[in-house]
Amino acid sequence: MRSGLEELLELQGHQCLHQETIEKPLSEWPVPQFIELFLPEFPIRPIRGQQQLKILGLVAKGSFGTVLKVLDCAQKAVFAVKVVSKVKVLQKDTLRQCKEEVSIQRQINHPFVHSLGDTWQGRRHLFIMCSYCSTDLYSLWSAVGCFPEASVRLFAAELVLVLCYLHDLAIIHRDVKMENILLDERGHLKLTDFGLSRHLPRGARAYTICGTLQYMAPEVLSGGPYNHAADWWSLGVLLFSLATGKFPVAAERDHVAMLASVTHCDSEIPTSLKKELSLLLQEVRLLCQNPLHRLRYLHHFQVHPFFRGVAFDPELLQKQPVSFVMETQDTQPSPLESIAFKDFDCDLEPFFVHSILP
Ligand SMILES: Nc1ncnc2c1ncn2[C@@H]1O[C@H](COP(=O)(O)OP(=O)(O)OP(=O)(O)O)[C@@H](O)[C@H]1O
Repeated sequence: MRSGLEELLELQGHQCLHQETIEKPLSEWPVPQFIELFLPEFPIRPIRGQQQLKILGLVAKGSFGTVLKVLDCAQKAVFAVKVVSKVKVLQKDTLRQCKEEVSIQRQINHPFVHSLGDTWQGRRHLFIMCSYCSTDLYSLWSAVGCFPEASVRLFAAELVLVLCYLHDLAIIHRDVKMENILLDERGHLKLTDFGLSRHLPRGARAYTICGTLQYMAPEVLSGGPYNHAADWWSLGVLLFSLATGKFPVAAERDHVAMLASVTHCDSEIPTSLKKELSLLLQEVRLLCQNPLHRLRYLHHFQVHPFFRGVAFDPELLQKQPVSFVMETQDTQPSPLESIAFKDFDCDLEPFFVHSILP
């Protein structure tokens, strides 16, 4: 019997953009392997349903796929759609991870987590659609450098709530970083990209070396065992960078070199930082080599001097203005000409040679 990957490669080779192929219904019986493999997380959808989407531009190319800004003509609303090649998923052996990403995101409902809208599959691609956010924390940080302390505090409190929520659901994120934190129209954060997340019950351990080098905890870099405390290290790196304008440890070429740097280099906290914030970051708090000594429960943060006066309540936090974020937000619709989709499942590369959105 042919594998789903063989079926897909054949489809790619012979039937590229033939109209006939595109219009053939996907719901034929028996369902081909290259479709069945991705069910039920990625249901099949009539082509007509996809035609109401128009591409407004390319947002980013990540390691797993291409993120597009699209206009849903029926809803008259703008969304982001992540388009992932099925061949790449099977070649990289990430099918389980890909399905887990969707099932985890479906389980989550939190004001500071980017919620999943719709998912579906075409013959060659998987599609993950969600609301569009015009900026992310990394772009903002690159533009402004250090953040004001009040903003670091607010973002920290929002992220503490998100991580406690995820860990209570036995989910470890494993890729907390600025690029994966989108900002909504009012400047509050939305954690996204659950591509490396997994269910990890309390007390269980993980061993896979994954994440983004500069944010990876020493126990992750060394191949485990590690647990949810690894996410708190990543938060420490993120807050350090927001507050000081630089990473605590410079990036290295691979995880072995990164581990050596993280273990031997004491990241100096600039004296310009207020004492309470230094206390939160330094050795015995978030950026602490021993995961057992890291802050990791909500009550640890509630009583920490840096958070004095902060209500750890999503609704109250959302009411706080984040004016400096608002000033940099792109509120205007993209001036790029939209590209109407005859078929959303085609090869997207040629459309986007020069069109990454600013
Ligand atoms: N809903 C959205 N609105 C706007 N931008 C988004 C949205 N979702 C993702 N992006 C942008 O696209 C980038 C890549 O998305 P995502 O992280 O989901 O893909 P990935 O392939 O897993 O990427 P990576 O390899 O960087 O982890 C994000 O860093 C973010 O800048």
